[in-house]
Amino acid sequence: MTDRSPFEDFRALARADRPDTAAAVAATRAREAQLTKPAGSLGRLEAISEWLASVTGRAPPAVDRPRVVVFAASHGVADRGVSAFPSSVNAQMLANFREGKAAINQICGAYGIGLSVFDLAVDVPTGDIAEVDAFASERDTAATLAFGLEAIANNVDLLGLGEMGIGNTTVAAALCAAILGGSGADWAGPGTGVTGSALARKAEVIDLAVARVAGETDPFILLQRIGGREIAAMAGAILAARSQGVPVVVDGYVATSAAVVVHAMNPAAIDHCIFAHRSAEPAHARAMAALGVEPLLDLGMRLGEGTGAALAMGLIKAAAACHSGMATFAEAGVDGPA
Ligand SMILES: Cc1cc2ncn([C@H]3O[C@H](COP(=O)(O)O)[C@@H](O)[C@H]3O)c2cc1C
Ligand SMILES: O=C(O)c1cccnc1
Repeated sequence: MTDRSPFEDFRALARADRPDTAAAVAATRAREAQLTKPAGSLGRLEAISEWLASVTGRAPPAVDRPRVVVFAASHGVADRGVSAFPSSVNAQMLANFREGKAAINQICGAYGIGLSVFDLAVDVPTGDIAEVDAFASERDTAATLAFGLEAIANNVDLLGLGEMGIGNTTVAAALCAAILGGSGADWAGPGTGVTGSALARKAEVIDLAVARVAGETDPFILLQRIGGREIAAMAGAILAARSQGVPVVVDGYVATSAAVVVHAMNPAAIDHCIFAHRSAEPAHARAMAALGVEPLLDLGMRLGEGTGAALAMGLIKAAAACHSGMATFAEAGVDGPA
């Protein structure tokens, strides 16, 4: 037996080069220039088409099987009053998702996007990160990363990542602070509606968690010690999607914290991700600035569940439809620029 780390496979995924898709990108760019519209007039939609081609290697790009995956988990730290809601909401929201009655069900329904919801043992909270490690071992953490690989089953060709987990804006903040620097106050926000002295306490709880891991720089160890199951699963999904050429749409602050973990392994390992929206959770903008990414939408949303991702996926579907469905000037007999 060797003492090979259970994280090794995930480290290898994060380090691997993506296939060369330059030909698909060039073909997309050439086609875009011939479509019946003034050059550049579809703005960022044109960049989205090119991004799809660069991730999938397909030209013209198509979005036929988009899916939002929601990972649900419970957090020991939620018992510290860091959320406006109790952890019992997690199992209750799982039932609500199953009944098709949550916000994410409606948005996916409106846009024809598939939805999978995974219960990552919501009855068993992870350790309270202010005091103990979230996961008992590297092996447990790796198992949850591996569970995230399931997200790209069903031949998904556009993957939206969402989550449900009372207390998880605290966990996301702890990961951002430990990896990107700054204090609990820099990364704490209202989440479900925490304000005033409760928000100050939330910042202190984040500081306690970060102090416990002072000096630790390995992103996967940080995930084990101050992370959570839904964030680990989203990190695993990001890595799996990259290795299979599946474009990923990252939702809000909590989903972005999973991207922060992967980015810390290798900045290029999130080059297949697009950021759906700027969440109203204040630190989300800070996290995206650190990643050097610009979100597609800014609708003042702060729900999670993949709702921002689903909205952006509607837009991405439309971008691909324009690119592949529009006639060229020659096909339509439309005069080009004078
Ligand atoms: C009914 C309800 C539905 C939700 N759907 C997503 N969240 C969001 O709120 C939680 C994070 O905020 P905090 O860290 O303040 O607990 C996560 O479950 C997130 O997905 C919800 C929260 C509630 C209460
Ligand atoms: O942006 C998010 O991911 C978010 C914000 C508030 C509550 N839950 C999630």
